[in-house]
Amino acid sequence: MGTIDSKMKAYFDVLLDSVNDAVTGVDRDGTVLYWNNVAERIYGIQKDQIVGKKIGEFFQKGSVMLFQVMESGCPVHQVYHNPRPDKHVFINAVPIYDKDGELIGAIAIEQDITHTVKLSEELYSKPDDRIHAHSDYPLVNRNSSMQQVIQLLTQTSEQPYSFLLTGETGVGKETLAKMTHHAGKRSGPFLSISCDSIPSGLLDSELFGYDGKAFGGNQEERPGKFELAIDGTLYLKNIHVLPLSTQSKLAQTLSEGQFYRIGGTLPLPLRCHIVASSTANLEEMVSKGLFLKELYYAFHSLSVPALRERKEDLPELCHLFLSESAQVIGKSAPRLTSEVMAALTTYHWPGNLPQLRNIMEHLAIVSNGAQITLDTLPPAIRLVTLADLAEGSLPLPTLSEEMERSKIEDALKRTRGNKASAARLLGISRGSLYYKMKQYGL
Ligand SMILES: Nc1ncnc2c1ncn2[C@@H]1O[C@H](COP(=O)(O)OP(=O)(O)OP(=O)(O)O)[C@@H](O)[C@H]1O
Repeated sequence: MGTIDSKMKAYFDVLLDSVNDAVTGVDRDGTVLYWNNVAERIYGIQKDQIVGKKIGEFFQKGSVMLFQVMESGCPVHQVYHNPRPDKHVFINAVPIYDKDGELIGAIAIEQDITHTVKLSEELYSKPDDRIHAHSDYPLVNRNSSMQQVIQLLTQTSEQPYSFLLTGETGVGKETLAKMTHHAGKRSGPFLSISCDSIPSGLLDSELFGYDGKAFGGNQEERPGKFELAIDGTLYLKNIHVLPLSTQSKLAQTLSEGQFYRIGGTLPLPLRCHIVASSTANLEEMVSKGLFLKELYYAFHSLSVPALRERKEDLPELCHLFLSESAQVIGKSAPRLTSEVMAALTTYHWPGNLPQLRNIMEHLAIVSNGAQITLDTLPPAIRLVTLADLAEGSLPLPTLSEEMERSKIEDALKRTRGNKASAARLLGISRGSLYYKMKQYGL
């Protein structure tokens, strides 16, 4: 048994020191059992200084989430804490019970977001002019994957390569296409066509043009987008919705460098740069026969990361969008507090950059001071701080989730949605209420 324990401990120690988050484990008296190397780095306390000692000797009891979860018996998720003036973390903490249901301790996992919050603060003292490098297209690019995409597109911008930019909606695919057009110093126009906004029956003539003579000479001839974008760039948005027959014509155009108007017999040279985009998983569509592999492989594919995968870009994007919005309404841009920046960092941004722009616009409009504080944020983005949780007890630990949810719904109904009154009615802090509402999707 002893050997198994020591083997398990060896595995466990390696695991703890391999993760990117700080991990702290205590027994029910608050004696530190685990303290990994990220925790050493965040708090500047070595393992051999703290393991075996009471955690209260190093931190004030109120600021230790582990005590709070042991007292309430409730786990907490993504609670913001500012343990030192220069440290910003998100904490997940869970109480631990033995097989008989006895509380034996708790574990906390802390994600350090100091870097992102500091970046935002630095931008107030020394504004970053790198984002203006592409003049007309201010491109924030602190994230290394984003930098690689931009570098490749810029380096090849004068070459006739066709690119396919994939990524969620609103990650900046069209902006990158415009940046490439601009960097390539093309003399023709940048034309954009949304493949999903044109009826499929009209797509071919829209793209390839129409040769009226071929139909008895009664119809007008009409150039398509390939001709109209001559010496410029044609951006094909959402290419995955093209019918297979159009995909086949497009694949042929790209491989042969020439195309025919619909009904035409004269080959016309392809004289525009093609950048396509897609929000779909094209490899999967190819494997299901829904997208032609000839077309897929005719492009150089680049994946543009979602905003949640490039949090380093957030502070600059917030500053950019906030100052643009403030300028439009003739205000000076308000400052984001560290807590607000932390909240924006932990949010998952399903709508990517347009959603961020929208929220910055909202903040610019509603702010009536020099600072944006947590309560100005839309509820879905707001965070719960450790101080909020300390203020009131955690909500009703003995209730089941359904009962808790319905009690909260009831309180909100009775107070007509007034959260401060609902929190008072439930006997919990406003922060705890927001936290629970978010948890239950209320
Ligand atoms: N790197 C960036 N820096 C600053 N602003 C950006 C950046 N990338 C995109 N934007 C802005 O974000 C918004 C969305 O960008 P864009 O339209 O290029 O996304 P998209 O991926 O093409 O969206 P969709 O898939 O819906 O077509 C635009 O307002 C654009 O100006």
